[in-house]
Amino acid sequence: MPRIPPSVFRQALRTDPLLVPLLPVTRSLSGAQAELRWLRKEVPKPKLPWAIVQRSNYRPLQYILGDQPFLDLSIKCAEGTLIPRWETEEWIARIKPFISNVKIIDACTGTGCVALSFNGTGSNIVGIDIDTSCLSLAKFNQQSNRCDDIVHWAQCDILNWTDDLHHVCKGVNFLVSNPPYIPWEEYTKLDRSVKNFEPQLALVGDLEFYNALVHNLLEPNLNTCDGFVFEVGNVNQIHHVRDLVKKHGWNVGYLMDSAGYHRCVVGWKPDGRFDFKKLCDFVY
Ligand SMILES: C[S@@+](CC[C@H](N)C(=O)[O-])C[C@H]1O[C@@H](n2cnc3c(N)ncnc32)[C@H](O)[C@@H]1O
Repeated sequence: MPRIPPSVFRQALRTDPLLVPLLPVTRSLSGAQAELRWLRKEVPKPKLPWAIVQRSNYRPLQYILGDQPFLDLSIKCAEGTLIPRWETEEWIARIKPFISNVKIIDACTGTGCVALSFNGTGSNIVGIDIDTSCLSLAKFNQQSNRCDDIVHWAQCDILNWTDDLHHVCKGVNFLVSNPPYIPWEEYTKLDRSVKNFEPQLALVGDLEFYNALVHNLLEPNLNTCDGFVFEVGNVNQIHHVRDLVKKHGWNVGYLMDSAGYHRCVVGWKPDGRFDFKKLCDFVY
């Protein structure tokens, strides 16, 4: 990582001394100015020095401020649960207009941001996570955002097929998931603000999660499920899912994100209720 030139530190010091401890984290003066503005706006004045020390130790801003805007929701964030990302927000905004009055399963729900984004579609939504602290936060977010659609939460390990998982997913029409998808070798290279503060359980994973989504959630419900969208971290994960569902004759495509990365694998049943062809950036 290139060093920050001393002239930038001097400029920060002249502009506002509180920018200096933020510079090594944000790596640019404009980034430090933006973060200081947010901290001044959101953190009560007596707590500002504490907040700046926390941030200078690479604690993510969302854990300091306590929440993160996500579409029209305000999502409470707490350590132990992944902070919702703009990439996820982006694909949900694209997919939401296609969804109405269905049973949705959001596997690996975390803060509940994905599940709760489908509020207002008249759907019956179930968010699943292995971690009960995530489910408590998701329930809080449901109440604080006054989400009125039917939303339930269930603790299940999607990697293991159990009667509970079977019962929860029965009758699903649309399956969504942002599973842990960062392979271990890549995880070790992540920024320290992610690695030191966000839960490894939410981040590290690979093809085993896509196998579980297809074998444990989709395949037992092929008679009711008409579509899925799974967030991915690389094109290999897209190809893997494509190959798994090919034998069922499903259509498969993918979405890119606005930073130019492969972001979601999308599947839909021919003659089912969803036609995601128009949604996809590429269809196989
Ligand atoms: C990448 S985070 C996604 C959180 C949220 N959906 C979002 O988009 O911000 C993955 C989530 O999967 C959960 N998880 C990890 N292993 C799991 C498993 N075996 N079964 C169910 N959930 C799991 C983690 O607790 C974490 O909340």
